[in-house]
Amino acid sequence: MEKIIIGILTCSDRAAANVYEDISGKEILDFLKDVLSNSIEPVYQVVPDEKEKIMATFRMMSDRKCALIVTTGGTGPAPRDVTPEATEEVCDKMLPGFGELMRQVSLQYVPTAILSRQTAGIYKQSLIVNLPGKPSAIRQCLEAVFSAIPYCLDLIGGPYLECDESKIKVFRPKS
Ligand SMILES: Nc1ncnc2c1ncn2[C@@H]1O[C@H](COP(=O)(O)OP(=O)(O)OP(=O)(O)O)[C@@H](O)[C@H]1O
Ligand SMILES: Nc1nc2c(c(=O)[nH]1)N[C@H]1C(S)=C(S)[C@@H](COP(=O)(O)O)O[C@H]1N2
Repeated sequence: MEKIIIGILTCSDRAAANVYEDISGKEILDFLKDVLSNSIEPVYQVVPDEKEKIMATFRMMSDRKCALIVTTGGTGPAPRDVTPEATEEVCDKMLPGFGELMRQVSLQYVPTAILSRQTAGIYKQSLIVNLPGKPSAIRQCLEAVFSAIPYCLDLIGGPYLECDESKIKVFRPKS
């Protein structure tokens, strides 16, 4: 089974300044280890909410051959929340369905889910997916969209992902 290199990017002023421990980044890795059968090589970074730093990290993670890059934080309406802008600025194509579905599912948990502008897109051979900053949002959002991620990576020439079927039912329309 192919190894997959995955970027985990926490965009948070306070996590970057060590005001709080980055629980959300850890949640992302825990989720991926839990559902994926492939071995994972994480490329992990914490940056403050600054568009240029976020974009530079996307470029670094793409150069490091991350097939998937998952961000957390900076998706809301506050002045310093710029993760979706950084994502849109680097991406070659956007995949708005990811944000639509994650918001819809998140609304079952919190009415403020509509405040997240989280999105997804393709940058070179990487799929970038934004998640909100709240640690509890990580599993809720990833569970909602993960069944479509392996086929998306197939379509962009990425590694072949396999999941624990009892946790995520991967859907590949052509298989
Ligand atoms: N990476 C994280 N690890 C742990 N807790 C987090 C993280 N990100 C956010 N939180 C929690 O979720 C709450 C709401 O997130 P909020 O959107 O205010 O933070 P943020 O924008 O990610 O961080 P900051 O305001 O420092 O840039 C925070 O007050 C914090 O308790
Ligand atoms: N699943 C889920 N989605 C959620 C939340 C949450 O707690 N759970 N918080 C919402 C809130 S309060 C905000 S402000 C936005 C943006 O959060 P961010 O700026 O930390 O990315 O995500 C929203 N989406």
